[in-house]
Amino acid sequence: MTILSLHQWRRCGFHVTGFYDNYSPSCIILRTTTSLVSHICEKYFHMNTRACPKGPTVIWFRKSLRIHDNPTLQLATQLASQLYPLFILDPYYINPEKIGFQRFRFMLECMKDLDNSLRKYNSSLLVIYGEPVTVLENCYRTWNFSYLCFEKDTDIYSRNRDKKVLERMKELGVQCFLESGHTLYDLDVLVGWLNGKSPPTQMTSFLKLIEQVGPPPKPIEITCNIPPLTIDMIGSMKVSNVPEIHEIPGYEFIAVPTTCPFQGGESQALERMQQVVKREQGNWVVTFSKPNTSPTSLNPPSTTVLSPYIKCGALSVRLFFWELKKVEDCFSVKTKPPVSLIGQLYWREHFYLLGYTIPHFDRIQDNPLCKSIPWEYRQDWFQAWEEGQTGYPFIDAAMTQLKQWGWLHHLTRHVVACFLTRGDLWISWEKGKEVFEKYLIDGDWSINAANWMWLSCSAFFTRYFRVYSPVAFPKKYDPHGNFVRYFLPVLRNMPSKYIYEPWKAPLKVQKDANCILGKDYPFPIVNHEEMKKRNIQKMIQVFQNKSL
Ligand SMILES: Cc1cc2nc3c(=O)[nH]c(=O)nc-3n(C[C@H](O)[C@H](O)[C@H](O)COP(=O)(O)OP(=O)(O)OC[C@H]3O[C@@H](n4cnc5c(N)ncnc54)[C@H](O)[C@@H]3O)c2cc1C
Repeated sequence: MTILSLHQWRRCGFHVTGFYDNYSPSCIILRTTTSLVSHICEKYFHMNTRACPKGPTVIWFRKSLRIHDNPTLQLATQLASQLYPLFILDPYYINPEKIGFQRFRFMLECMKDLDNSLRKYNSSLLVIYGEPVTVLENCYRTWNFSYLCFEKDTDIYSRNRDKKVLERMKELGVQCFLESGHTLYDLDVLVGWLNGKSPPTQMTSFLKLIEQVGPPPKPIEITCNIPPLTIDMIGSMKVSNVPEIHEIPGYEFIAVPTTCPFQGGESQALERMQQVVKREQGNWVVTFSKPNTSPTSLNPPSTTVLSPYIKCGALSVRLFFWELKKVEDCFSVKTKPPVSLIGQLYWREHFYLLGYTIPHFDRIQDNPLCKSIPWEYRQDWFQAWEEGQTGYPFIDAAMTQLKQWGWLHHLTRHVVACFLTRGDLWISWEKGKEVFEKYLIDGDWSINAANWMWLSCSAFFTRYFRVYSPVAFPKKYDPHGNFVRYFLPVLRNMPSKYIYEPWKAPLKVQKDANCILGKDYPFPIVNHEEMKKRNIQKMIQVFQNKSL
């Protein structure tokens, strides 16, 4: 029999209401069902793993592309007589129209780094191309594995895929273990704490929830003892090493210059995190306030740029949280959530919880959180936005950065998202979300959808009269337009006075700058001031619940 402490029960998300003795709990009253208790006991404490004899085990890597603080890897090594580290290249994702070059490159770099780490244990990452259920069935036939371990996923596609995998594995008699390592908390634990209520939609209420739950679990300190992998073990299964991007069907001919300064991988992630926590002896962390960061700083960017690493799981979000906490504990004065760095991780957690609990979170239809706004669509405007050809230099430079780097500062994302939707073009946020999903190296299902809903005033944010100006806004941060000059070399010689409004430059100035409007750089596709006024009127009607 295992006796759980009060703290352990609470970490599981239970409301413990009656408790006689903290040290030897003789009676506890739980406001929940017995099936949930056994579910949590199995899933959270792996009580049944203790009774499991060791057996051949597959660890299916998807997001947590790391060795450190990896609960799934730890569990798999405990269960494994032989361990098969597997990555399945799912054709659903392998499509340059869906997942762009930079995003795929970054993920492959993370996989390569993981493979290098596994090789130190005489193991390696086995890569197989194919539909996951079929691949796992084929692996089962060859390897006859007893256990399959993977990390819980939250987006709709992955949850449906995993349901099918679990059903098939059950039929084959394979025991599956799902762990949580991609969010600060196990999202089922947070759901337990909601006690049947809807998740909070405001950050202040989310912070209250977190206060009740207590701090997230600490990172796992034990170093894993990963069993070796031999050629005999792989048998007749067709596996490959981590491929180069040009070896992937569909990506062979994409010639995108890799000017992105961010390289994927756990080693890079840990190094970057260390630079963050040590920056200015911790002062940078404790004075960090998101609204004060600059969207146009490039070298270095004014925020951490850890999002792509956290997204791929090359960096454990729990490790990052506790490293930040260590720094914060050394200072008496520090910024607080939601503007502090820990606050940023709470935004992420909040959006993950919403994505996990709100139906159809990534679309307008049947999404109870999302206002239905009658967006319109103009192919030529949408294309101009996506291709960085709107004639507004800040928008176009930002969209160029998106394609070349796969990363944008948060406020830059605000400006381009506002421009596409309620600010200027009145095009649905769903279209913009798809473009971000394709190009962002940190493209993350729930966070992306939530932020697009926010910026388009479809959820969370209602101050639709606050519209970003593509001219005045960047001027505040970067009066000489260095950001624009960097990403749009065609405007490199434009005088600062016209850098955000080149169409106002006299012809002589355009000639001197080697940039003729309408020839070398487009005229603006819309008049921002007019569109802003028109769209605010539309928004007033939407918010007054009138049809347009
Ligand atoms: C329209 C739009 C779409 C977005 N899409 C994504 C996306 O697909 N993936 C993504 O990770 N972020 C997304 N964001 C949120 C945010 O812009 C990025 O997380 C942030 O800019 C990443 O840079 P950083 O790592 O330097 O952030 P920092 O400011 O250093 O923050 C540290 C970490 O906190 C998290 N974080 C920060 N801001 C947010 C936020 N607003 N929401 C949720 N988590 C946050 C990230 O994991 C980030 O790495 C989007 C924002 C907007 C406006």
